Amino acid sequence: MGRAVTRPPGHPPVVLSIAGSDPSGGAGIQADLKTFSALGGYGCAVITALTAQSTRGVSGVFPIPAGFVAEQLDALFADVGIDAVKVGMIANAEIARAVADALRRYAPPVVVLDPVMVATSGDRLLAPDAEDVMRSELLPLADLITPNLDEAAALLGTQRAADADETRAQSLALRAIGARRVLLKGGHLVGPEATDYLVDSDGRVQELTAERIDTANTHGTGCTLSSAVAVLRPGADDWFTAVQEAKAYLTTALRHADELMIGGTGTDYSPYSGHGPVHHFSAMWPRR
Ligand SMILES: Nc1ncnc2c1ncn2[C@@H]1O[C@H](COP(=O)(O)OP(=O)(O)OP(=O)(O)O)[C@@H](O)[C@H]1O
Ligand SMILES: Cc1ncc(CO)c(N)n1
Repeated sequence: MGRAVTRPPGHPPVVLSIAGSDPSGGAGIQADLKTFSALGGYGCAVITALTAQSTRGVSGVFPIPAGFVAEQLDALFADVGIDAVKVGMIANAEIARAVADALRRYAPPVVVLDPVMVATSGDRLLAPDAEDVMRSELLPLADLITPNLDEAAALLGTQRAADADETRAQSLALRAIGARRVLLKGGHLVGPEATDYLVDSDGRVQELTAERIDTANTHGTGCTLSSAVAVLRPGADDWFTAVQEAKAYLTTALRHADELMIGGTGTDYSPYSGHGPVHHFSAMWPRR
């Protein structure tokens, strides 16, 4: 897309998250900024929606008026040189159009689109009529899209892939509808490994496999992975290397997720009943 900003050697990449807020800190803008910091980036954030959510689920969504999302983007791009953008929850069609307009106008060098539709808890985060705008306007502007199995099926208007062969086929089908590169996440498939499929701009499919961590605390895995790719891509040789490193970071954060004990009401710690967050902690990186 656009041209990169020239900065002094070793300067942190400046990365923007355009996404929704998760007050529990596990997903959304909060997860994105933690990921940027843990991986050595400088994070900026344009908020598209507030959510009321916890580890148990989403109880409310309050979209920011699209004109004000545009105003945030204009203010930022007029002043700050952005090396990479990650787009997460965009809530509705008007916001999707405002984000697409800004990406066309400011043409940042790297755009990673996580086409967030439904939270881990099963709650909807995107108005159904916005799926069309996501497909027709945002998808072609992204250098990489990172759908999970349900989001891929929704974008393709088909059934969710049930096995590795179908997942691979759908990753290629997403390129056929206009995505430049695709990272189709197989996290919801069963098996001893968590395998994702990266389709590069030449149509080559590469598998990325990690040990499946036995934990219920998977809130924000998708946000973390897409943010990690965005912050790592400017300093990486190629997309595969950035995605591989991002997945290694996520797997480490998942491995340490059960150490976080954020549950509690009153004065007592209590385990959360929902899906807890993954553990971002820069000092543990690159500890495995
Ligand atoms: N238990 C696990 N162990 C290791 N890796 C996992 C596990 N669950 C998911 N992953 C990995 O996490 C990343 C996100 O995948 P997933 O399919 O969960 O995305 P998502 O549904 O978009 O996430 P979110 O829960 O944030 O909505 C992928 O790289 C996937 O392989
Ligand atoms: C704000 C927000 N964005 C994304 C997700 C997806 O996990 C979530 N739960 N909340």
